[in-house]
Amino acid sequence: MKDIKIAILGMGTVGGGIYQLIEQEQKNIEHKDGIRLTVKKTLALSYAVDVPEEKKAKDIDEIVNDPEISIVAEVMGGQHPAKEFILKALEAGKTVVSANKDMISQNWPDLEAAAKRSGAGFYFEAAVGGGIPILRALNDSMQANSIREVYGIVNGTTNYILTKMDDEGRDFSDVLKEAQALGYAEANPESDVEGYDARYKLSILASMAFHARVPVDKIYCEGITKLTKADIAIGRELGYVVKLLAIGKKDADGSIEVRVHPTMIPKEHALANIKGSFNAIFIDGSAVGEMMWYGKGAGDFPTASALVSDMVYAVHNAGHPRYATFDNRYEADQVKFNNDWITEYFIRTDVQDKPGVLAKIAGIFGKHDVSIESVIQKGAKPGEESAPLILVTHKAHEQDLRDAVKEIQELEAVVGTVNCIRVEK
Ligand SMILES: NC(=O)C1=CN([C@@H]2O[C@H](COP(=O)(O)OP(=O)(O)OC[C@H]3O[C@@H](n4cnc5c(N)ncnc54)[C@H](OP(=O)(O)O)[C@@H]3O)[C@@H](O)[C@H]2O)C=CC1
Ligand SMILES: N[C@@H](CC=O)C(=O)O
Repeated sequence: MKDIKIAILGMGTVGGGIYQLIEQEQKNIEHKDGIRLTVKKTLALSYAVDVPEEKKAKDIDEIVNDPEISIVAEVMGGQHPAKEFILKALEAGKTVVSANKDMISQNWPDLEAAAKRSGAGFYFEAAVGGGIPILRALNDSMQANSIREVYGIVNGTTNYILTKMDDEGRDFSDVLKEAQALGYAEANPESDVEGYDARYKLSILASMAFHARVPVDKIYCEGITKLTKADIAIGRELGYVVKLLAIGKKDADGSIEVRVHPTMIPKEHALANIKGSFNAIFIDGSAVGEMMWYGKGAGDFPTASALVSDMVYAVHNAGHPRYATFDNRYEADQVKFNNDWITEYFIRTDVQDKPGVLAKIAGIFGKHDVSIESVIQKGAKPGEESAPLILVTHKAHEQDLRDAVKEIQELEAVVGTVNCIRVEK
């Protein structure tokens, strides 16, 4: 039996989950893996679960200087002091497991280098897709594939909100509060609803999938805060469901396309039926074809499941796998990014209900090479001068669409904001 002492930094939703899960599964892990995991120390500002006083460390040094502790789980979140604490632990030769996609996506090369120097392990399965073992699948099971696409729903909070808005017609802010109470949301939920959390995750996922560093700031990012119940309802009428998707593609010329935005997908699409806090990720590999990974993307036990699994994996793999992604040849400045992707678009705005308006709008789209597939124009309600106009385009270039929308927005006859949702089939 290997006796492994661990420390947990941060004892909120996920830290509390790890603590309880280890208690609950300890005997099982001993039996299956021959490993006894024991939480020796915790470090936190506040505690979501009861922890005996002797297990509460006074500072990070008490943990990194304890020779008995060989694994440190960082689940505090945020950049600082999480980064410094992880570096200290790695430099002291302790394996680190973390769920902190925000910090990892922006400091990965430094952390990886520190782990390499000391020979410690650095694992972060929980940082993408919560309990779904997606990073392990990419690294350990798809070596024989060139990955062409990786895309899906990677944020549980926004998927929970969109599901409730769609199925129950509920308001955004009510459902967000519920997602916070359920422990799905980030400490600052702006990260969820503005798409930043999905962007951090896509940075990690796409870097691994395409063997190239995909920095966070290369990823186009749009959250769900501008979506209205009307967009969702009209989408439904047209046969679409709205999801916040993270999309990474490697184009034939080797350039990488990475984006996070609300997306309309046909209601028959497998991702359309992913509900609540569940995540689902498609990977398209050259040999295996398309695979979908589905499971709980947020919450205490699902996330703790990935972190505890990383601990067990680290103990079984003392050599610790290293990622080649950050060799010089894979630096960001050598990677070509494609910012002019091609999709279809759903466009909704309010326009003055008078002759010639639609022709003018169609003319602008035509000028920018955006052709229109269908139009729904509803007449103005009695007493109102404007009416909703909904358009769906054929496939168009992103830059052309943006130029057209900018010009349309300036028309006097357009009285509402021109809302634009990308459509993927
Ligand atoms: N919740 C989820 O479903 C998932 C979360 N994650 C990631 O896991 C991490 C933790 O998330 P979660 O548990 O939800 O967050 P919580 O806010 O619930 O917990 C964070 C904990 O860390 C403590 N903490 C913060 N700063 C410090 C510090 N300087 N020193 C000591 N303790 C500190 C907090 O104390 P206090 O509350 O007093 O500030 C709190 O106990 C984040 O990186 C998150 O992105 C990843 C996947 C899923
Ligand atoms: N806030 C995140 C938590 C897991 O990563 C989410 O909602 O997905």
